[in-house]
Amino acid sequence: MGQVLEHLEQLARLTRGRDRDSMDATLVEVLLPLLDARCVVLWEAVPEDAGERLLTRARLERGMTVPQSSPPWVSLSDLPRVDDDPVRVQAWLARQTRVVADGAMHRVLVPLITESDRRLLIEAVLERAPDVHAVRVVEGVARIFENFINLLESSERDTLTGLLNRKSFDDTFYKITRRTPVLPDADGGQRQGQEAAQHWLGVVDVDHFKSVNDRFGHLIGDEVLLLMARILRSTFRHDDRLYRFGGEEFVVLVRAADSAAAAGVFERLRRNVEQYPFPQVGRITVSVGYTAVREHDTPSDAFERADRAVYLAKAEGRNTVRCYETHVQLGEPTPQRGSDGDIELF
Ligand SMILES: Nc1nc2c(ncn2[C@@H]2O[C@H](COP(=O)(O)OP(=O)(O)OP(=O)(O)O)[C@@H](O)[C@H]2O)c(=O)[nH]1
Repeated sequence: MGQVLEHLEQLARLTRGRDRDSMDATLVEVLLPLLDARCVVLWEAVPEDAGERLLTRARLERGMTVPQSSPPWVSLSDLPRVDDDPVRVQAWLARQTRVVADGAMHRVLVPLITESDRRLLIEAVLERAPDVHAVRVVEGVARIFENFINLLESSERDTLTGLLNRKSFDDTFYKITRRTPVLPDADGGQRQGQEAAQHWLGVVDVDHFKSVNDRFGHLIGDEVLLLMARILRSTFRHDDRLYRFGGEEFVVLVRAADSAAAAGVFERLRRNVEQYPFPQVGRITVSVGYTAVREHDTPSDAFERADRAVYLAKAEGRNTVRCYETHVQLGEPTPQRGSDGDIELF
């Protein structure tokens, strides 16, 4: 009975989290003592040009006080390859728990695949072979964790495109622009996460989208939005954040070294959209405005600056990319929306 109560208490802890990071951290905190494990890691497989890499979402070793995770802007080439460990690959492929002896250690691997197709893996390293009961406990905890992650993801995603929704923008903006997590280095010390380069916020607005709906109907309009989301995903990196703010307006939060690099990234998006053959509709273009995220910036201030740059791009004839800071440096007139929604320059 005492053990059941303890398990219930741990499960209550697991479901208390309101964001993914705290749920990830609680998962490994719950599993480490439950299994009397030496180490528990929650991995996520992230795609890279040549295969997949393993991102550490949470890792806790016996003796550590708080779980660690990969820095949010970690370079993929610094992460271990998924293929380097066939046991992990097999666990994912078979979608089944694997228990393997590894020298003097034993590993328990439980694969999870979320509704948004994220591939996660819980890996526990134990000094003794786990009994059947222990393995079932990990699997049970894993299923509850998976259900809650799915719930959380569905609340933060746009239902049409699967991109992040507006509601999750504020949270992720602060998390990404302010957080600098630490990972233990090889000799047990801690190194600062990779220094975050400059962040840029871009607003991407489809040109003349109303006429797409008017000419082809809303179903085709929705198809265009879905394809736009696909182009965004393939243009930006795995750790850039992509949102649909509703309608035909998308927002992207990216990291780039400087203004020229940011310009290059947004220009690539503009070109990729322009060159994409949208079925039935043909050519679609976007107007893009972007701004540098400042120290102590708020999500709404950054958004407003990028949005003003979009007005400029629209006023200049659309299918173009404008930077808010460049516009201010040049002392150009400030764009504002007129009462009829059209753009006016003051
Ligand atoms: N199909 C579809 N249309 C949508 C959705 N949300 C908003 N819209 C439509 O998007 C259109 C946006 O039109 P406007 O804001 O006038 O802008 P626009 O025609 O793109 O013109 P510019 O932005 O000035 O180039 C409206 O017709 C909305 O009805 C959606 O989820 N699906």
